[in-house]
Amino acid sequence: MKKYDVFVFGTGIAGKVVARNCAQAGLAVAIIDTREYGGTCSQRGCDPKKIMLAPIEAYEHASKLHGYGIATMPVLDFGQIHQYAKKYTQGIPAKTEKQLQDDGIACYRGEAIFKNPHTVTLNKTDIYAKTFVIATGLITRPLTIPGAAFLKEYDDFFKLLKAPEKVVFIGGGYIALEFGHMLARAGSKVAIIETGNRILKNFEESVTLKLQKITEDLGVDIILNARASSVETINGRYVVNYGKEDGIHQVTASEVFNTSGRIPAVKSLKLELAGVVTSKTGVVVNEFMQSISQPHIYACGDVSSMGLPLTPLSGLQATIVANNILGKKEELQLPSIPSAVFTIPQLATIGLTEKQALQQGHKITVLENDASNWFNVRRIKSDGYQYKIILEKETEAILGAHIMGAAASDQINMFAIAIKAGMNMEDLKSTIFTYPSWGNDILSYK
Ligand SMILES: Cc1cc2nc3c(=O)[nH]c(=O)nc-3n(C[C@H](O)[C@H](O)[C@H](O)COP(=O)(O)OP(=O)(O)OC[C@H]3O[C@@H](n4cnc5c(N)ncnc54)[C@H](O)[C@@H]3O)c2cc1C
Ligand SMILES: NC(=O)c1ccc[n+]([C@@H]2O[C@H](COP(=O)([O-])OP(=O)(O)OC[C@H]3O[C@@H](n4cnc5c(N)ncnc54)[C@H](O)[C@@H]3O)[C@@H](O)[C@H]2O)c1
Repeated sequence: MKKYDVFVFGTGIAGKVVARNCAQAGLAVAIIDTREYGGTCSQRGCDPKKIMLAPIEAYEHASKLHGYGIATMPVLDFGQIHQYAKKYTQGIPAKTEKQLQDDGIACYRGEAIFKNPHTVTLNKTDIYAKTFVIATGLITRPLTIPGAAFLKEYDDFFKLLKAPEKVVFIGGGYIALEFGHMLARAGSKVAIIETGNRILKNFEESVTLKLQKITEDLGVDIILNARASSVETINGRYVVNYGKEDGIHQVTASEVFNTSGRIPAVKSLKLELAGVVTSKTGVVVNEFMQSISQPHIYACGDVSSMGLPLTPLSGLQATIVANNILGKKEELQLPSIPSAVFTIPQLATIGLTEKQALQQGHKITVLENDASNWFNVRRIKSDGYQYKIILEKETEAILGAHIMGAAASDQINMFAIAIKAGMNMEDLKSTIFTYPSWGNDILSYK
Protein backbone atom coordinates (compact mmCIF):
# COMPACT_ATOMS: atom_id res chain seq x y z
CA MET A 1 0.00 0.00 0.00
CA LYS A 2 1.27 3.52 -0.84
CA LYS A 3 1.85 5.56 2.33
CA TYR A 4 2.16 9.32 2.75
CA ASP A 5 2.47 11.78 5.61
CA VAL A 6 -0.07 14.08 3.95
CA PHE A 7 -2.73 13.41 1.30
CA VAL A 8 -4.38 16.53 -0.14
CA PHE A 9 -7.68 16.64 -2.05
CA GLY A 10 -7.79 19.57 -4.49
CA THR A 11 -5.13 21.53 -6.36
CA GLY A 12 -6.62 25.04 -6.06
CA ILE A 13 -4.99 27.80 -4.04
CA ALA A 14 -5.78 26.01 -0.75
CA GLY A 15 -4.63 22.48 -1.64
CA LYS A 16 -1.55 23.67 -3.52
CA VAL A 17 -0.30 25.87 -0.66
CA VAL A 18 -0.66 23.10 1.94
CA ALA A 19 0.97 20.47 -0.29
CA ARG A 20 3.94 22.66 -1.26
CA ASN A 21 4.61 23.96 2.27
CA CYS A 22 4.53 20.42 3.71
CA ALA A 23 6.68 18.93 0.92
CA GLN A 24 9.24 21.73 1.19
CA ALA A 25 9.50 20.93 4.91
CA GLY A 26 10.40 17.31 4.05
CA LEU A 27 7.09 15.45 4.45
CA ALA A 28 5.95 12.77 1.97
CA VAL A 29 3.00 14.42 0.25
CA ALA A 30 0.45 13.32 -2.35
CA ILE A 31 -2.21 15.45 -4.03
CA ILE A 32 -5.21 14.59 -6.18
CA ASP A 33 -7.72 16.41 -8.38
CA THR A 34 -10.78 15.27 -10.28
CA ARG A 35 -10.32 18.09 -12.80
CA GLU A 36 -7.41 19.88 -14.46
CA TYR A 37 -4.78 21.01 -11.91
CA GLY A 38 -4.91 24.60 -10.63
CA GLY A 39 -8.40 25.13 -9.21
CA THR A 40 -11.12 27.72 -9.72
CA CYS A 41 -9.60 31.16 -9.12
CA SER A 42 -6.85 30.97 -11.71
CA GLN A 43 -8.72 29.05 -14.43
CA ARG A 44 -12.45 29.70 -14.18
CA GLY A 45 -12.88 32.41 -11.55
CA CYS A 46 -11.13 35.57 -10.34
CA ASP A 47 -8.23 35.81 -12.78
CA PRO A 48 -9.73 35.05 -16.23
CA LYS A 49 -12.75 37.14 -15.26
CA LYS A 50 -10.51 40.12 -14.55
CA ILE A 51 -8.59 39.55 -17.75
CA MET A 52 -11.84 39.62 -19.73
CA LEU A 53 -12.85 42.73 -17.85
CA ALA A 54 -9.73 44.64 -19.01
CA PRO A 55 -10.84 45.23 -22.63
CA ILE A 56 -14.43 45.72 -21.47
CA GLU A 57 -13.31 48.42 -19.01
CA ALA A 58 -11.23 50.05 -21.76
CA TYR A 59 -14.31 50.04 -24.00
CA GLU A 60 -16.41 51.48 -21.20
CA HIS A 61 -13.87 54.28 -20.58
CA ALA A 62 -13.81 55.04 -24.30
CA SER A 63 -17.58 55.11 -24.59
CA LYS A 64 -17.91 57.49 -21.63
CA LEU A 65 -15.24 59.80 -23.09
CA HIS A 66 -16.48 59.56 -26.67
CA GLY A 67 -16.51 63.15 -27.86
CA TYR A 68 -14.25 64.24 -24.97
CA GLY A 69 -10.92 63.28 -26.53
CA ILE A 70 -11.98 59.87 -27.88
CA ALA A 71 -12.96 60.71 -31.45
CA THR A 72 -13.72 57.24 -32.77
CA MET A 73 -15.22 54.40 -30.75
CA PRO A 74 -13.25 51.15 -30.59
CA VAL A 75 -15.01 47.88 -31.47
CA LEU A 76 -15.42 45.24 -28.78
CA ASP A 77 -14.71 41.72 -30.05
CA PHE A 78 -15.91 39.05 -27.58
CA GLY A 79 -14.07 36.32 -29.52
CA GLN A 80 -10.78 38.14 -28.94
CA ILE A 81 -11.66 38.69 -25.29
CA HIS A 82 -12.25 34.92 -24.95
CA GLN A 83 -8.87 34.22 -26.58
CA TYR A 84 -7.13 36.73 -24.30
CA ALA A 85 -8.37 34.88 -21.19
CA LYS A 86 -7.68 31.46 -22.72
CA LYS A 87 -4.10 32.40 -23.48
CA TYR A 88 -3.65 33.17 -19.79
CA THR A 89 -5.37 30.05 -18.43
CA GLN A 90 -4.28 27.35 -20.85
CA GLY A 91 -0.80 26.81 -19.40
CA ILE A 92 -1.96 26.66 -15.77
CA PRO A 93 -2.64 22.89 -15.34
CA ALA A 94 0.78 21.84 -16.67
CA LYS A 95 2.58 24.61 -14.77
CA THR A 96 0.80 23.73 -11.52
CA GLU A 97 1.56 20.02 -11.86
CA LYS A 98 5.22 20.71 -12.65
CA GLN A 99 5.60 22.98 -9.58
CA LEU A 100 4.10 20.26 -7.39
CA GLN A 101 6.26 17.53 -8.93
CA ASP A 102 9.38 19.69 -8.59
CA ASP A 103 8.62 19.83 -4.86
CA GLY A 104 8.57 16.00 -4.82
CA ILE A 105 4.79 15.72 -4.47
CA ALA A 106 3.06 12.60 -5.88
CA CYS A 107 0.37 13.86 -8.27
CA TYR A 108 -2.79 11.81 -8.78
CA ARG A 109 -5.92 12.29 -10.87
CA GLY A 110 -9.41 10.94 -10.33
CA GLU A 111 -11.84 10.38 -7.52
CA ALA A 112 -10.29 8.98 -4.33
CA ILE A 113 -12.88 7.85 -1.79
CA PHE A 114 -12.47 7.39 1.95
CA LYS A 115 -12.52 3.77 3.11
CA ASN A 116 -11.77 4.55 6.76
CA PRO A 117 -10.28 7.53 8.65
CA HIS A 118 -6.71 6.78 7.46
CA THR A 119 -7.26 5.15 4.05
CA VAL A 120 -8.62 6.23 0.71
CA THR A 121 -9.25 4.09 -2.35
CA LEU A 122 -8.32 5.24 -5.83
CA ASN A 123 -9.00 2.93 -8.80
CA LYS A 124 -9.29 -0.06 -6.43
CA THR A 125 -5.92 0.71 -4.82
CA ASP A 126 -5.70 1.70 -1.16
CA ILE A 127 -3.60 4.69 -0.13
CA TYR A 128 -2.74 5.34 3.52
CA ALA A 129 -1.93 8.75 5.00
CA LYS A 130 -1.24 10.03 8.50
CA THR A 131 -2.97 13.32 7.70
CA PHE A 132 -5.57 14.33 5.12
CA VAL A 133 -6.44 17.78 3.84
CA ILE A 134 -9.81 18.46 2.20
CA ALA A 135 -9.46 21.45 -0.16
CA THR A 136 -12.07 20.56 -2.77
CA GLY A 137 -13.77 23.97 -3.02
CA LEU A 138 -17.38 24.53 -4.04
CA ILE A 139 -19.61 23.44 -6.90
CA THR A 140 -22.68 25.13 -8.37
CA ARG A 141 -25.77 24.46 -6.29
CA PRO A 142 -27.90 22.15 -8.48
CA LEU A 143 -31.37 23.51 -9.19
CA THR A 144 -33.96 20.76 -9.07
CA ILE A 145 -36.38 22.33 -11.55
CA PRO A 146 -37.65 20.71 -14.77
CA GLY A 147 -35.19 21.50 -17.56
CA ALA A 148 -32.25 21.98 -15.15
CA ALA A 149 -30.10 20.01 -17.61
CA PHE A 150 -30.26 23.00 -20.00
CA LEU A 151 -28.59 25.28 -17.46
CA LYS A 152 -25.02 26.47 -17.98
CA GLU A 153 -22.61 26.94 -15.07
CA TYR A 154 -20.03 29.59 -14.22
CA ASP A 155 -17.21 27.84 -16.10
CA ASP A 156 -19.27 27.72 -19.33
CA PHE A 157 -19.02 31.52 -19.39
CA PHE A 158 -15.31 31.19 -20.18
CA LYS A 159 -16.13 28.95 -23.15
CA LEU A 160 -18.38 31.53 -24.87
CA LEU A 161 -16.90 32.50 -28.25
CA LYS A 162 -19.37 35.34 -28.75
CA ALA A 163 -21.76 37.29 -26.58
CA PRO A 164 -25.09 35.41 -26.73
CA GLU A 165 -28.06 37.39 -27.99
CA LYS A 166 -30.03 37.00 -24.78
CA VAL A 167 -28.80 35.61 -21.44
CA VAL A 168 -30.75 34.80 -18.30
CA PHE A 169 -29.02 34.35 -14.94
CA ILE A 170 -30.94 32.48 -12.26
CA GLY A 171 -29.67 34.09 -9.03
CA GLY A 172 -28.55 37.70 -8.56
CA GLY A 173 -25.28 37.31 -6.63
CA TYR A 174 -21.62 37.98 -7.42
CA ILE A 175 -21.40 35.80 -10.52
CA ALA A 176 -24.56 37.03 -12.25
CA LEU A 177 -23.63 40.67 -11.67
CA GLU A 178 -20.02 40.34 -12.81
CA PHE A 179 -20.82 38.26 -15.90
CA GLY A 180 -24.00 40.24 -16.61
CA HIS A 181 -22.14 43.56 -16.67
CA MET A 182 -19.59 42.16 -19.12
CA LEU A 183 -22.13 40.58 -21.44
CA ALA A 184 -24.43 43.61 -21.42
CA ARG A 185 -21.52 45.77 -22.61
CA ALA A 186 -20.59 43.17 -25.22
CA GLY A 187 -24.10 43.43 -26.70
CA SER A 188 -26.14 40.70 -24.96
CA LYS A 189 -29.59 41.41 -23.62
CA VAL A 190 -29.33 40.28 -19.99
CA ALA A 191 -31.97 39.32 -17.44
CA ILE A 192 -31.41 38.30 -13.81
CA ILE A 193 -34.05 36.35 -11.87
CA GLU A 194 -33.57 36.73 -8.11
CA THR A 195 -35.64 35.29 -5.26
CA GLY A 196 -34.78 38.17 -2.92
CA ASN A 197 -36.06 41.74 -3.03
CA ARG A 198 -32.71 43.06 -4.25
CA ILE A 199 -29.46 41.85 -5.81
CA LEU A 200 -26.35 41.00 -3.75
CA LYS A 201 -28.34 40.67 -0.57
CA ASN A 202 -25.33 40.35 1.76
CA PHE A 203 -24.02 43.79 0.81
CA GLU A 204 -25.05 47.09 2.45
CA GLU A 205 -28.48 47.96 1.13
CA SER A 206 -28.14 51.62 0.07
CA VAL A 207 -24.92 51.24 -1.95
CA THR A 208 -26.21 48.01 -3.50
CA LEU A 209 -29.46 49.66 -4.57
CA LYS A 210 -27.36 52.30 -6.32
CA LEU A 211 -25.53 49.54 -8.24
CA GLN A 212 -28.88 47.87 -8.96
CA LYS A 213 -30.18 51.10 -10.54
CA ILE A 214 -26.99 51.53 -12.61
CA THR A 215 -27.28 47.91 -13.74
CA GLU A 216 -30.89 48.47 -14.82
CA ASP A 217 -29.87 51.66 -16.64
CA LEU A 218 -27.31 49.53 -18.50
CA GLY A 219 -30.29 47.60 -19.88
CA VAL A 220 -30.20 44.58 -17.56
CA ASP A 221 -33.66 43.35 -16.63
CA ILE A 222 -33.58 42.60 -12.89
CA ILE A 223 -36.57 40.47 -11.93
CA LEU A 224 -36.89 40.44 -8.13
CA ASN A 225 -39.00 38.34 -5.73
CA ALA A 226 -39.07 35.70 -8.44
CA ARG A 227 -38.16 31.99 -8.42
CA ALA A 228 -37.30 30.09 -11.58
CA SER A 229 -39.67 27.11 -11.83
CA SER A 230 -38.70 25.40 -15.11
CA VAL A 231 -36.70 25.74 -18.32
CA GLU A 232 -38.00 24.52 -21.68
CA THR A 233 -36.73 24.65 -25.25
CA ILE A 234 -39.06 26.09 -27.86
CA ASN A 235 -37.89 26.64 -31.46
CA GLY A 236 -34.23 26.44 -30.50
CA ARG A 237 -34.54 28.99 -27.69
CA TYR A 238 -34.85 28.54 -23.97
CA VAL A 239 -37.91 29.68 -22.13
CA VAL A 240 -37.45 30.21 -18.40
CA ASN A 241 -40.66 30.10 -16.39
CA TYR A 242 -40.57 31.89 -13.06
CA GLY A 243 -43.08 32.42 -10.30
CA LYS A 244 -43.89 35.76 -8.68
CA GLU A 245 -46.60 36.65 -6.22
CA ASP A 246 -48.98 37.40 -9.10
CA GLY A 247 -48.39 34.12 -10.96
CA ILE A 248 -46.09 32.50 -13.51
CA HIS A 249 -44.14 34.60 -16.05
CA GLN A 250 -41.74 33.75 -18.85
CA VAL A 251 -38.51 35.08 -20.26
CA THR A 252 -36.75 33.71 -23.35
CA ALA A 253 -33.00 33.32 -23.74
CA SER A 254 -30.28 31.91 -25.94
CA GLU A 255 -28.31 30.86 -22.81
CA VAL A 256 -29.43 30.32 -19.22
CA PHE A 257 -26.91 30.24 -16.35
CA ASN A 258 -27.45 28.78 -12.91
CA THR A 259 -25.90 31.39 -10.63
CA SER A 260 -28.00 30.52 -7.60
CA GLY A 261 -25.02 29.95 -5.30
CA ARG A 262 -22.32 27.37 -4.65
CA ILE A 263 -22.18 24.42 -2.23
CA PRO A 264 -19.26 22.45 -0.72
CA ALA A 265 -17.77 19.80 -3.04
CA VAL A 266 -17.79 16.92 -0.56
CA LYS A 267 -20.35 14.41 -1.77
CA SER A 268 -18.09 12.02 -3.67
CA LEU A 269 -15.42 11.86 -0.92
CA LYS A 270 -17.61 9.67 1.35
CA LEU A 271 -16.48 11.68 4.37
CA GLU A 272 -18.97 9.78 6.49
CA LEU A 273 -16.73 6.69 6.17
CA ALA A 274 -13.92 8.75 7.71
CA GLY A 275 -16.19 10.06 10.46
CA VAL A 276 -15.87 13.68 9.29
CA VAL A 277 -18.70 16.01 10.28
CA THR A 278 -20.02 18.36 7.57
CA SER A 279 -22.68 21.06 7.51
CA LYS A 280 -24.36 23.09 4.76
CA THR A 281 -21.30 25.38 4.71
CA GLY A 282 -18.71 22.59 4.43
CA VAL A 283 -16.35 20.53 6.57
CA VAL A 284 -16.85 21.68 10.14
CA VAL A 285 -13.46 22.72 11.50
CA ASN A 286 -12.04 24.17 14.71
CA GLU A 287 -9.75 27.21 14.96
CA PHE A 288 -6.78 25.03 13.89
CA MET A 289 -8.69 24.10 10.70
CA GLN A 290 -9.02 20.47 11.93
CA SER A 291 -12.22 18.51 11.48
CA ILE A 292 -14.05 18.74 14.82
CA SER A 293 -14.58 14.97 14.73
CA GLN A 294 -11.29 13.75 13.16
CA PRO A 295 -8.34 16.00 14.13
CA HIS A 296 -5.95 14.35 11.63
CA ILE A 297 -8.24 15.50 8.80
CA TYR A 298 -7.97 19.22 8.02
CA ALA A 299 -10.07 21.36 5.68
CA CYS A 300 -9.22 24.71 4.16
CA GLY A 301 -10.36 27.06 1.43
CA ASP A 302 -13.95 27.36 0.23
CA VAL A 303 -14.86 23.84 1.42
CA SER A 304 -14.15 24.62 5.07
CA SER A 305 -17.01 25.92 7.18
CA MET A 306 -14.88 28.88 8.36
CA GLY A 307 -15.41 32.32 6.79
CA LEU A 308 -16.28 33.59 3.33
CA PRO A 309 -15.43 31.59 0.17
CA LEU A 310 -12.84 34.01 -1.21
CA THR A 311 -9.32 33.49 -2.51
CA PRO A 312 -7.31 35.50 0.06
CA LEU A 313 -8.93 33.63 2.97
CA SER A 314 -8.38 30.27 1.25
CA GLY A 315 -4.65 31.03 1.03
CA LEU A 316 -4.48 32.16 4.66
CA GLN A 317 -6.30 29.05 5.89
CA ALA A 318 -3.98 26.81 3.86
CA THR A 319 -0.88 28.36 5.40
CA ILE A 320 -2.35 27.74 8.86
CA VAL A 321 -3.14 24.11 7.98
CA ALA A 322 0.42 23.54 6.76
CA ASN A 323 1.86 25.15 9.91
CA ASN A 324 -0.32 22.96 12.13
CA ILE A 325 0.63 19.79 10.23
CA LEU A 326 4.27 20.81 10.67
CA GLY A 327 3.74 21.08 14.43
CA LYS A 328 3.65 24.89 14.83
CA LYS A 329 0.31 25.28 16.57
CA GLU A 330 -1.48 28.17 14.87
CA GLU A 331 -5.08 29.35 15.22
CA LEU A 332 -7.09 31.09 12.52
CA GLN A 333 -7.86 34.57 13.82
CA LEU A 334 -10.53 35.52 11.30
CA PRO A 335 -9.54 38.98 10.06
CA SER A 336 -11.95 41.54 8.60
CA ILE A 337 -12.14 40.38 5.00
CA PRO A 338 -12.77 42.87 2.22
CA SER A 339 -14.72 41.69 -0.79
CA ALA A 340 -15.49 43.30 -4.15
CA VAL A 341 -17.94 42.69 -6.93
CA PHE A 342 -16.12 43.53 -10.16
CA THR A 343 -18.93 45.24 -12.00
CA ILE A 344 -18.52 48.66 -13.66
CA PRO A 345 -18.64 50.57 -11.31
CA GLN A 346 -17.50 48.20 -8.57
CA LEU A 347 -19.10 47.38 -5.24
CA ALA A 348 -16.85 46.72 -2.26
CA THR A 349 -17.38 45.97 1.38
CA ILE A 350 -15.62 45.25 4.64
CA GLY A 351 -16.92 44.65 8.14
CA LEU A 352 -20.44 45.23 9.41
CA THR A 353 -23.43 46.62 7.56
CA GLU A 354 -25.49 49.26 9.40
CA LYS A 355 -28.12 46.63 10.23
CA GLN A 356 -25.55 44.18 11.61
CA ALA A 357 -23.87 46.91 13.70
CA LEU A 358 -27.21 47.87 15.26
CA GLN A 359 -28.17 44.21 15.80
CA GLN A 360 -24.87 43.73 17.64
CA GLY A 361 -25.75 46.61 19.97
CA HIS A 362 -23.25 49.18 18.69
CA LYS A 363 -24.01 52.87 19.03
CA ILE A 364 -23.04 54.15 15.62
CA THR A 365 -22.34 57.16 13.46
CA VAL A 366 -22.98 56.71 9.75
CA LEU A 367 -21.07 58.63 7.08
CA GLU A 368 -23.11 58.33 3.90
CA ASN A 369 -23.25 60.27 0.68
CA ASP A 370 -24.00 60.01 -3.00
CA ALA A 371 -20.71 61.29 -4.37
CA SER A 372 -21.62 60.96 -8.06
CA ASN A 373 -20.79 64.62 -8.72
CA TRP A 374 -17.28 64.44 -7.22
CA PHE A 375 -14.25 65.31 -9.35
CA ASN A 376 -12.98 61.75 -9.95
CA VAL A 377 -16.38 60.63 -11.24
CA ARG A 378 -16.81 63.66 -13.51
CA ARG A 379 -13.25 63.24 -14.85
CA ILE A 380 -13.95 59.77 -16.26
CA LYS A 381 -17.72 60.28 -16.63
CA SER A 382 -18.40 57.16 -14.58
CA ASP A 383 -21.98 56.16 -13.77
CA GLY A 384 -22.03 56.81 -10.05
CA TYR A 385 -20.31 56.80 -6.68
CA GLN A 386 -21.73 56.23 -3.23
CA TYR A 387 -20.28 55.31 0.14
CA LYS A 388 -21.49 54.36 3.59
CA ILE A 389 -19.08 54.11 6.49
CA ILE A 390 -20.21 52.74 9.86
CA LEU A 391 -18.32 54.06 12.88
CA GLU A 392 -18.53 53.32 16.59
CA LYS A 393 -20.12 56.53 17.89
CA GLU A 394 -17.81 57.23 20.81
CA THR A 395 -14.44 56.10 19.43
CA GLU A 396 -14.92 56.58 15.66
CA ALA A 397 -13.58 53.01 15.28
CA ILE A 398 -14.36 51.71 11.77
CA LEU A 399 -16.97 48.95 12.04
CA GLY A 400 -17.79 48.71 8.34
CA ALA A 401 -17.14 50.39 5.00
CA HIS A 402 -19.23 50.02 1.84
CA ILE A 403 -18.37 51.73 -1.42
CA MET A 404 -19.91 51.67 -4.89
CA GLY A 405 -17.65 53.36 -7.39
CA ALA A 406 -15.08 53.01 -10.15
CA ALA A 407 -12.20 52.22 -7.77
CA ALA A 408 -14.11 50.75 -4.83
CA SER A 409 -12.13 47.47 -4.85
CA ASP A 410 -8.92 49.40 -4.11
CA GLN A 411 -10.41 52.05 -1.82
CA ILE A 412 -11.77 49.28 0.43
CA ASN A 413 -8.21 48.00 0.98
CA MET A 414 -7.40 51.27 2.76
CA PHE A 415 -10.18 50.51 5.21
CA ALA A 416 -8.79 46.97 5.59
CA ILE A 417 -5.41 48.41 6.59
CA ALA A 418 -7.04 50.92 8.95
CA ILE A 419 -9.12 48.22 10.66
CA LYS A 420 -6.11 45.89 11.00
CA ALA A 421 -3.94 48.69 12.39
CA GLY A 422 -6.66 49.79 14.82
CA MET A 423 -6.87 53.23 13.17
CA ASN A 424 -10.13 55.08 13.62
CA MET A 425 -11.70 57.33 10.97
CA GLU A 426 -9.88 60.38 12.27
CA ASP A 427 -6.49 58.58 12.02
CA LEU A 428 -7.33 57.52 8.47
CA LYS A 429 -8.39 61.02 7.49
CA SER A 430 -5.27 62.58 8.97
CA THR A 431 -3.09 60.56 6.59
CA ILE A 432 -1.65 62.30 3.54
CA PHE A 433 -2.64 60.60 0.27
CA THR A 434 -1.76 61.36 -3.33
CA TYR A 435 -3.99 63.97 -4.95
CA PRO A 436 -6.31 63.78 -6.87
CA SER A 437 -6.65 60.03 -6.36
CA TRP A 438 -9.61 57.87 -5.39
CA GLY A 439 -7.78 57.14 -2.13
CA ASN A 440 -7.68 60.83 -1.35
CA ASP A 441 -11.48 60.98 -1.70
CA ILE A 442 -11.70 59.13 1.62
CA LEU A 443 -10.47 62.29 3.36
CA SER A 444 -13.71 63.98 2.28
CA TYR A 445 -16.04 61.20 3.46
CA LYS A 446 -18.46 62.74 5.92
C1 LIG B 1 -16.67 32.97 -11.36
C2 LIG B 1 -15.97 33.15 -10.05
C3 LIG B 1 -15.31 34.34 -9.80
C4 LIG B 1 -14.65 34.52 -8.58
N1 LIG B 1 -14.03 35.71 -8.35
C5 LIG B 1 -13.40 35.92 -7.19
C6 LIG B 1 -12.72 37.14 -6.94
O1 LIG B 1 -12.72 38.05 -7.76
N2 LIG B 1 -12.08 37.29 -5.76
C7 LIG B 1 -12.07 36.30 -4.80
O2 LIG B 1 -11.46 36.48 -3.75
N3 LIG B 1 -12.70 35.12 -5.01
C8 LIG B 1 -13.36 34.91 -6.18
N4 LIG B 1 -13.97 33.72 -6.42
C9 LIG B 1 -13.88 32.66 -5.38
C10 LIG B 1 -12.51 31.93 -5.51
O3 LIG B 1 -12.40 31.41 -6.80
C11 LIG B 1 -12.42 30.83 -4.46
O4 LIG B 1 -12.56 31.40 -3.17
C12 LIG B 1 -11.10 30.08 -4.51
O5 LIG B 1 -10.85 29.58 -5.80
C13 LIG B 1 -11.12 28.91 -3.51
O6 LIG B 1 -9.96 28.14 -3.62
P1 LIG B 1 -9.96 26.62 -3.12
O7 LIG B 1 -8.56 26.14 -3.28
O8 LIG B 1 -10.60 26.51 -1.80
O9 LIG B 1 -10.94 25.87 -4.13
P2 LIG B 1 -10.82 25.65 -5.70
O10 LIG B 1 -9.91 26.63 -6.34
O11 LIG B 1 -12.21 25.56 -6.18
O12 LIG B 1 -10.08 24.25 -5.82
C14 LIG B 1 -10.72 23.05 -5.46
C15 LIG B 1 -10.14 21.95 -6.32
O13 LIG B 1 -10.61 20.70 -5.80
C16 LIG B 1 -10.94 19.86 -6.88
N5 LIG B 1 -11.88 18.84 -6.40
C17 LIG B 1 -13.22 18.93 -6.22
N6 LIG B 1 -13.70 17.76 -5.77
C18 LIG B 1 -12.64 16.91 -5.65
C19 LIG B 1 -12.49 15.57 -5.21
N7 LIG B 1 -13.52 14.85 -4.80
N8 LIG B 1 -11.24 15.04 -5.22
C20 LIG B 1 -10.17 15.76 -5.64
N9 LIG B 1 -10.26 17.04 -6.05
C21 LIG B 1 -11.47 17.61 -6.05
C22 LIG B 1 -11.52 20.81 -7.92
O14 LIG B 1 -11.48 20.23 -9.21
C23 LIG B 1 -10.60 22.01 -7.78
O15 LIG B 1 -9.48 21.93 -8.65
C24 LIG B 1 -14.64 33.49 -7.61
C25 LIG B 1 -15.30 32.28 -7.88
C26 LIG B 1 -15.95 32.12 -9.07
C27 LIG B 1 -16.67 30.82 -9.34
N1 LIG C 1 -15.71 38.98 -6.79
C1 LIG C 1 -15.73 37.92 -6.00
O1 LIG C 1 -15.09 37.89 -4.97
C2 LIG C 1 -16.54 36.72 -6.40
C3 LIG C 1 -17.04 36.59 -7.67
C4 LIG C 1 -17.78 35.46 -7.99
C5 LIG C 1 -18.00 34.49 -7.04
N2 LIG C 1 -17.49 34.65 -5.80
C6 LIG C 1 -17.75 33.61 -4.77
O2 LIG C 1 -18.60 32.61 -5.26
C7 LIG C 1 -19.74 32.46 -4.42
C8 LIG C 1 -20.94 32.09 -5.24
O3 LIG C 1 -21.36 33.15 -6.10
P1 LIG C 1 -22.81 33.14 -6.74
O4 LIG C 1 -23.00 34.38 -7.49
O5 LIG C 1 -23.07 31.83 -7.41
O6 LIG C 1 -23.74 33.06 -5.48
P2 LIG C 1 -24.27 34.14 -4.43
O7 LIG C 1 -24.45 33.37 -3.19
O8 LIG C 1 -23.45 35.37 -4.44
O9 LIG C 1 -25.70 34.56 -5.03
C9 LIG C 1 -26.70 33.62 -5.31
C10 LIG C 1 -28.03 34.36 -5.44
O10 LIG C 1 -28.97 33.46 -6.02
C11 LIG C 1 -30.24 33.68 -5.40
N3 LIG C 1 -31.02 32.45 -5.60
C12 LIG C 1 -30.85 31.25 -4.99
N4 LIG C 1 -31.72 30.34 -5.48
C13 LIG C 1 -32.46 30.98 -6.42
C14 LIG C 1 -33.52 30.58 -7.30
N5 LIG C 1 -33.99 29.33 -7.29
N6 LIG C 1 -34.03 31.49 -8.16
C15 LIG C 1 -33.55 32.76 -8.19
N7 LIG C 1 -32.54 33.20 -7.36
C16 LIG C 1 -32.00 32.32 -6.51
C17 LIG C 1 -29.88 33.99 -3.96
O11 LIG C 1 -30.91 34.70 -3.32
C18 LIG C 1 -28.60 34.82 -4.11
O12 LIG C 1 -28.89 36.20 -4.19
C19 LIG C 1 -19.86 33.81 -3.71
O13 LIG C 1 -20.47 33.66 -2.45
C20 LIG C 1 -18.44 34.27 -3.60
O14 LIG C 1 -17.86 33.85 -2.42
C21 LIG C 1 -16.78 35.74 -5.45
